[in-house]
Amino acid sequence: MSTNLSQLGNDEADPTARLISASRRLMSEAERLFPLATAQNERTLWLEAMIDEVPDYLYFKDRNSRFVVTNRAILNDNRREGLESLEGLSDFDIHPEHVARGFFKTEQEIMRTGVPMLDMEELIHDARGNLKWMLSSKLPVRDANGTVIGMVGTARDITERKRSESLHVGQAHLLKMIALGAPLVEVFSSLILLIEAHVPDVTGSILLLTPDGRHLVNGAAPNLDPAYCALVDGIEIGPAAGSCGTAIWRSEPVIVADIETDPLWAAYRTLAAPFGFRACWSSPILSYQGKALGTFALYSQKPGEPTAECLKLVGMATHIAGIAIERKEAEDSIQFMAHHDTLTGLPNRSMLDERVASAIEAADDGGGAMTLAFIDLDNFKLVNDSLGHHAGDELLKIVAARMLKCVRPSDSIVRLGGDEFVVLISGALRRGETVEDRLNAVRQSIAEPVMIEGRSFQVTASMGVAAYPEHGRNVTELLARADAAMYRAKEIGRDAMQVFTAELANRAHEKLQKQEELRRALARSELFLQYQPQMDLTTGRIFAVEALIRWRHPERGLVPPGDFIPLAEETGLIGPIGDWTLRAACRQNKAWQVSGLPPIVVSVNVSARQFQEKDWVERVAEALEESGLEARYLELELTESMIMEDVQQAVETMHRLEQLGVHLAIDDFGTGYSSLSALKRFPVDRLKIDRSFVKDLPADTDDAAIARAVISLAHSLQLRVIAEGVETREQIDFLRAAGCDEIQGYYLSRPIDARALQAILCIPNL
Ligand SMILES: Nc1nc2c(ncn2[C@@H]2O[C@@H]3COP(=O)(O)O[C@H]4[C@@H](O)[C@H](n5cnc6c(=O)[nH]c(N)nc65)O[C@@H]4COP(=O)(O)O[C@H]3[C@H]2O)c(=O)[nH]1
Repeated sequence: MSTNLSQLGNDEADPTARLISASRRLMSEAERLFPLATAQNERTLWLEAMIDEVPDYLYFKDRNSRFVVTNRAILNDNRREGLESLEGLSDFDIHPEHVARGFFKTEQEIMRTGVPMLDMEELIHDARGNLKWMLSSKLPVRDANGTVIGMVGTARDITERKRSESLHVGQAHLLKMIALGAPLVEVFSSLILLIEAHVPDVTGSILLLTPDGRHLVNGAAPNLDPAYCALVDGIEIGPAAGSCGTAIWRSEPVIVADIETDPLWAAYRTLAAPFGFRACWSSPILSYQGKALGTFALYSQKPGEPTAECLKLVGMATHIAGIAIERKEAEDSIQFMAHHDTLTGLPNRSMLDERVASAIEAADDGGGAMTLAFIDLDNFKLVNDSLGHHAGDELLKIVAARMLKCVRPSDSIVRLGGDEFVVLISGALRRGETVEDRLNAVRQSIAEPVMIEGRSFQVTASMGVAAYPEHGRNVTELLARADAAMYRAKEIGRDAMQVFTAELANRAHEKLQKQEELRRALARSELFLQYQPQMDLTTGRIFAVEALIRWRHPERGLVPPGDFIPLAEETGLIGPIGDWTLRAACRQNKAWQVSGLPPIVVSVNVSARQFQEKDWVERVAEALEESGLEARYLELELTESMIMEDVQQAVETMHRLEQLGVHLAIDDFGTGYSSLSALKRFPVDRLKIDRSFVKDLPADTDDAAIARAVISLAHSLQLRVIAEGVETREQIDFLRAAGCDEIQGYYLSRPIDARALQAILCIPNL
């Protein structure tokens, strides 16, 4: 056709009119070119032209599945050399036999049954040997009588779509593997196989950067020769270290099109040559934050560069590999954190069970023994309180590192929490060495002076030891016994090692029994309060009483608080017991007031554990409200040591109690280590001079000096002072002369029941 279509209808403005006019002219041109064509011929010609332009396969086959008519698309893809047409041929002439047989069977079935086959996905090899996915439809064709005379078929090449689908499925599968925590090597291998399936003639490899950031080690390479993998394993990265070593060094892809000539491969050429590699395209695998993690490389036996499509796939592969590595690293660090103490890096309690179990197994197998030592640092609190938590943490880290140096790899040091550690000694001992030697070495290493913030400290350790199998058969038993022995070491003066003994076992048993009895004592109302009066030395008036708890034990008789309060504190029973005491004391004081006695203050002892409980202030408020006692008639006795455990927290609690309106006193003053500056911050009303300083007054000059100092200190801070344990007239005279405000002691009265006290309160002045 020589007519220039663009010139047609230039003079007509309307595009539709232009189009119609152009079509007419085209038709007349066609008529001019094919003057002899009949209407039917024209139709055939146009139809042929049309089906040849369709990119899909279109064909008609006869009843024997032989091609009768085919379009250009199918002919082009299946034409063998010298073949001009497919007419008369069957699939057996153009496809491998098994494929052709499959087609034949299906087509014969369609023509036999008359049921069409629509949108079937078929995998074929075209004449050039390319694998293709086709979306195929085959329909029976009938003659005028309705007899099936053949079939028409269409097939569309969906290879690209299938490829991207399989890539998506592959990616989803990989992400699932990563999410489910599949081993890295499995994820990497699947990733490489996926890429290899989409990029012809390449072999993939993943190398990982070592923690020192200087070497690459094998990650996975399912189709690479293991001998080659062994050669590259551990190669040093650098500015000219092959494709991978350079890619990670530069943190950017390195495309080496020809290994034989590229200078980056100068040192490695001979390494790759025996395996026939000519090209290697490597990309760094980076973390989300851009940290280098490893490399993804494709090797080819032919020199050349990757296609854009291939580079896209490599980009996807490095991304997925990065996710997999990061996820694994995160999982590893979670695992580590779950089983290790973050401060010292030592295994934690959850690892102890595991380690003890395997040590027991080893001991059983080898007929050996295993020893577990429980360690508690003696004066850790002092460092923590005086220098702060940061110094305390530093100390724990130093101590942990020192302990580690004293033990062998077969032993373990575990941090249970706070300043508590466990040493597990297992495995054979050196000739002449005993377990005791090794444990003593651990204790000595702890006791070495420690320098923190320019100051030198010394911490000692109390150690309790239990051995397998003599003292326990599992971790719970061994730990409980080592703990009991450690308590004994503390009792006998700290800085000591105590091995578990039968006597300790009895003690532990007794303790357990006592604990159970105490639990029941509260429920069975075996606890009661006695009250000891306190007198104002100036007026001689009984202005307050101290409530003191007693236990009327059904067999043991009257048990003093010193015999059960420490146990209650240790076991947590002090919570309910303390609550009971507080409520009973408030109720009793209110009852005295209601009975018409002059109002007095009731003083209640508070234990450290109670004081540290979060809702303690609320519980005090509840006790007051429940009893109807005004807050100013309640005093709480705190000890110096409980305040000093966490001064800031204590001061806060004290202020909240002060706001309630209750009075606060410091009990046993002088026995603790309150600093004067700290004391100034406490919102307390009075100090109680400890009984131990009063006992030998006035004869003991030291005690006399201490008593005078406490009185004068209290007064200078505008606090009142009470002396407890006053038994003699001489003591009273001394205290009065020294300016002491108040006294409490046997001289005045022993602790007595509420009823007996009522009688004393009735006496106007003593
Ligand atoms: N030698 C001598 N002793 C005297 C004299 N006057 C009083 N005492 C005794 O000294 C102790 C004073 O109580 P504390 O220092 O608060 O010391 C108390 C207190 O720390 C604790 N405690 C007593 N009751 C309770 C309570 O309800 N809760 C708590 N948490 N601790 C309590 O038990 C400790 C001992 O209490 P108790 O055995 O009742 O001993 C009482 C009392 O009987 C005296 O002139 N000479």
